[in-house]
Amino acid sequence: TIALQHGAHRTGNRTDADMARWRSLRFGQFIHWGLYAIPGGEWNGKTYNGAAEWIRSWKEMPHEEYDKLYRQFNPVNFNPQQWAAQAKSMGAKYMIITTKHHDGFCLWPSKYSKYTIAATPWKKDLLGPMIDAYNKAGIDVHLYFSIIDWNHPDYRASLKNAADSAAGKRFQLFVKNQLAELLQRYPTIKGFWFDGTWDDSWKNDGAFSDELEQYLQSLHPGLVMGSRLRADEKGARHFDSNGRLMGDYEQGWERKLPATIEDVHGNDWEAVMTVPENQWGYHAKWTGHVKTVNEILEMLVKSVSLNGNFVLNFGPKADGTFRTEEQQLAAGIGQWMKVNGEAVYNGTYAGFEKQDWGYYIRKAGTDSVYMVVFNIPVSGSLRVKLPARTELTGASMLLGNTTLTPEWIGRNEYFLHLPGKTTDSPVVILLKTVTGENKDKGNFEKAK
Ligand SMILES: COc1ccc([C@@H]2N[C@@H](C)[C@@H](O)[C@H]2O)cc1
Repeated sequence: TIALQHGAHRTGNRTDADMARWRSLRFGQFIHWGLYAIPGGEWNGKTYNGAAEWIRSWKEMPHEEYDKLYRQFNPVNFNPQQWAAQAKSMGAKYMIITTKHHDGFCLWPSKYSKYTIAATPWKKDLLGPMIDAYNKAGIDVHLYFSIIDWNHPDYRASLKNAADSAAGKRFQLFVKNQLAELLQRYPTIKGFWFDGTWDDSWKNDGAFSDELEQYLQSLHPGLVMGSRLRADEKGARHFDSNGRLMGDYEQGWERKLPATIEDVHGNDWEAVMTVPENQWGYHAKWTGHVKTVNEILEMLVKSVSLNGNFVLNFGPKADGTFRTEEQQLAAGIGQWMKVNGEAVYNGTYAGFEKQDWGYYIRKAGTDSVYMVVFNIPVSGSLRVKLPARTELTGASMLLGNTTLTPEWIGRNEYFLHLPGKTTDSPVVILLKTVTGENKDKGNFEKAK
């Protein structure tokens, strides 16, 4: 291994209570909200085909035009209690809010910048009421913070000369001050979700990112921060130059999921997902495929079955309301979570051989293993293959609490026969298992 000062400082996952809490929540809501919601992906009658929150970088959007948008930001229909109620009914247990995206506009009245909500017709802090409402609804809040800041005069993508280095130093102090300010103003937040850390100016100063992470932990012990913040002193990101994960969880799963348990290398991880192919901020015209409730549920369940968290993104409109598609998704997901959420919360990798019908999820530290079925075979029979010395002692469908009598078909294999083959939402079965001596036959009738 390479001697590193600013690589990973821990091998293996964090085992403290704050991290265990983050791990138990499993399902989060991302919210991208800011000035980009005003144009909503359109300008001068033209449609921007990129991600709406990147419209300032579009050649058809003059920077000075974008930078004046704050003068009209006035979310008169913003109702944080309603936002929190929607997230609660969807079954989200934590929420990540963009405090400042790449454009540099701050949703809170930062004393370190003029480019904040205080300069808008709305004037008032948006983050405080939001955090309070979500916390009151029993939902943890994490703060998204972009290091890249297109508005700040001292931001440099790379440092080419002494003047750049001086600006870079001023900018690093600005970042440190804003993050300390956020922790001081919002002490109940549980973590930071950093973004915009790919430029050389950041990548080439691993020491600063390491010291910053430690500084934030000292201000707020237990803070949860993903792998996207840090670079090591050789510019390696997410994984240091010895291949060890930096930060508290792998934060690279953006609009994609791991395929197998091997892909996560035993690390805590989180996936963040858009409803359309690639829109985080509000875009008036969604094009291409818009994900359905069942698609989102499968991504959530697959993530949990592979020991990860899943975060679904919402992009509120400039007036503070949510578009119909997002409202309907939240309701549909919540309907399923109300009955089946016990299979998601505190869910972990079960250690069973993956089957085609769907995913296994083990309730953390127990012998309770859930089967979440997305693909009912034409036979209507679900194959269950248990690890050695594990026996099946019971099975029941959550819906209607219907008991299933496993048919033993071989050493440690069973079939569960579903009462019917049609369903319009995932079927959840709770397995009771015991791990001990593996008898050469199951407790249930032998194969005919
Ligand atoms: C260079 O490619 C990207 C893609 C997405 C992002 C941002 N990360 C997501 C979580 C959104 O905030 C998106 O704007 C930044 C750079």
